[in-house]
Amino acid sequence: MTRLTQTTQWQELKEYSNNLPHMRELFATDSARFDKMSLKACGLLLDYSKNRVNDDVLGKLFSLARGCELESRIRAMFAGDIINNTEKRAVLHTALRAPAGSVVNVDGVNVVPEVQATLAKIEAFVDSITSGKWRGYTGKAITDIVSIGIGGSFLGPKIVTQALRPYANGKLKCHFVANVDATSLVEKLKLVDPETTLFLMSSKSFGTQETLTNTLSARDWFLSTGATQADVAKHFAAVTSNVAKATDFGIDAENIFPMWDWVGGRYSLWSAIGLPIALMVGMDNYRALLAGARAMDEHFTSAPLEQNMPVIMGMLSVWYSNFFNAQSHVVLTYDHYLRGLPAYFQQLDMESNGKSVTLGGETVDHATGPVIWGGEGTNGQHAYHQLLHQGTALIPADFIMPLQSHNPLGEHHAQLASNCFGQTQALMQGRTFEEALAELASSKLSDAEKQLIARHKVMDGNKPSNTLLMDKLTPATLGALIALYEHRTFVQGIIWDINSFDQWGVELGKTLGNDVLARLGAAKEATELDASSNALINLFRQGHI
Ligand SMILES: O=P(O)(O)OC[C@H]1O[C@](O)(CO)[C@@H](O)[C@@H]1O
Repeated sequence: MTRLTQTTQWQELKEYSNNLPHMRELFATDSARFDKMSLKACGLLLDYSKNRVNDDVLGKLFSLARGCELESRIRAMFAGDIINNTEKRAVLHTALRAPAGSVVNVDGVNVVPEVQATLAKIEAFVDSITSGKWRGYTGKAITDIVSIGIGGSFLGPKIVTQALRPYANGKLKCHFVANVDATSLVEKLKLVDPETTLFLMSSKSFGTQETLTNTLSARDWFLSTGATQADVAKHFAAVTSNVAKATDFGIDAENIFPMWDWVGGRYSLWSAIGLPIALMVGMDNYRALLAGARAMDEHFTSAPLEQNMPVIMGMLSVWYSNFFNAQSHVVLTYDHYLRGLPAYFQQLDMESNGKSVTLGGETVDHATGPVIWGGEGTNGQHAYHQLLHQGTALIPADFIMPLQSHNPLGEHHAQLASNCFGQTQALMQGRTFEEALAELASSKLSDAEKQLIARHKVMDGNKPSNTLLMDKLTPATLGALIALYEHRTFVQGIIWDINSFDQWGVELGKTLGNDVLARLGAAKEATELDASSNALINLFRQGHI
């Protein structure tokens, strides 16, 4: 089989990447550029006109996608084929939001009924907690949830409850504990009353050190406040695919919510891992979130590649990673409720596409997943936008903004939007030396100083960005947005022929960490490792540098 970088499409794209006009010119010569390069789907509008593309380049990118059999690979994922080849698993986070009555078979068994049964269990649990029917060991209703989990068992629930704060029912407070640093747990325990707190332990494997340690310490704390082991069942629940381990841990079987090995951790907020979301915003809004994601699934599986939002975004990212050596990609959310979303997309994309061998085990000869980072606008403009505008690295940017605020107040939202749109315009058009010099014409600087300052004010522009708009941030538009990025990540993995759904790279650190843990507590000093590791271990043992 021809290697990706040897294909005709790849070679032609390489040619184009060196010969494209500046975006300023592309806009100047085509007044319909926005109309041609914008797309609406599932309550979102994607403006991809501020990219280094023309019709030919887009055509070549779609041709490359077809050459990689993208359409059939999409169908294979949704059909439950074993596409996670190293763990021999299907990849079916999409089944979690499939309509009741759908058929999605895993090993010949339709999994949708079990998914729906779990949703019903979640609904009953949410109702019991939020109605006050569920009572703690002293007969009081639950007021606080402490959600313990890490990675995909933490980021999804945390980010989505934050984003959907306007939809919170106000009946509960939710606290998230992830890091094994005791501070993460201790600071939260200061905020809660053991008599009215439910601890929700979320771990697909039920084997993650941080989550187990935090849950054990939370249980110790709970028992230290006067409760007994018999009271644990009223204050601890678990979400896991390892029900036996959870039962052994002492979680009442009735309070264990299943998840399945065909749901990757970073794709799991649509499963019972999303319980904190349902508890905070109610089942109707949680179902609306799922429905938004389902709408994006239907778009992804039905729209032609040329009109397919995840495909367009995924192929543009391939374009910059592989033909412009873009090493990172920035996500800028111009909405305070969405301030956590870049971190969520960071895990989603980097843990999926941070790979360097193909499905067949060959070392890739091209770049794969970029570094994903970002933050909320307009804060980033006062932190890292200088580098975006005048640095030496090309960093494609996604700007995400609702057109309507949940908190309309005077000029605020108009100013937010003006910053968002102004930034994409500045990145695209830049500022020429002549423009910079003209701006200095009336200054009192000498001609030599004007020339020098003008040089420092030049911005090359031609910096690509996508702008994603929605009318309002709602459970449905948020669900569609997250599913959009899930499928954008999938598209890139297909082009690069990598496995986006395993994460062997996180295993070694865990294994070595367990060995170091044993040495930290050993009777004698560490001497058998490398000089640095020995020294670091022994410094910890002595407790001072
Ligand atoms: O849900 P678990 O099994 O505790 O895993 C937590 C996280 O650790 C990872 O396995 C590795 O980071 C993630 O994929 C996962 O979301």
